[in-house]
Amino acid sequence: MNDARPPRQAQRTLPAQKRIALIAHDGKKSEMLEWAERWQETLQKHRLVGTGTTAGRLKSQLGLEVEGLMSGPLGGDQQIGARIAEQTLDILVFFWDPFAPQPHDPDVKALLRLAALWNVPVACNAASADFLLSSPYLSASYDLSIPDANAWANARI
Ligand SMILES: O=C(CO)COP(=O)(O)O
Repeated sequence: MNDARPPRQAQRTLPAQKRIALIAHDGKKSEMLEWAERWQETLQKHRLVGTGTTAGRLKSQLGLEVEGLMSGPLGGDQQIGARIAEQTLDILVFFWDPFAPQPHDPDVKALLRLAALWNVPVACNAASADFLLSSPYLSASYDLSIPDANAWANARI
């Protein structure tokens, strides 16, 4: 079995104003809207991005400013994952549906893998999202460890 891991860790600092991704599967969209309405004042202080339909609902129903990417099944999860790998996303709030199989399940899995790999804070439901948004780290800069991408590449060249 190939158990290659990044040989070293590097540091990354999340800014005080966070870049937050908001995603919900169809069966969880109403839960996401209820949750976002409760946290609207807090969310407005940060930069929001979402997959197409989730972002559209948050904009039209709550008036939140959210950058809309592709809809999930059309590649939106992958776009969010790319931002994680490029270190331009700080928090992931993803209400994925534990009851409904998704046609783009490999994309969902890939996104969750990248979030775990890059040490990005993730909430998968309303309670965990409450804890994330009430954290003192939300509005302060925060240092975290990430894989050292240069050391990884150099060890393999
Ligand atoms: O499918 C999704 C995430 O996997 C969400 O996509 P939408 O926000 O476009 O519904």
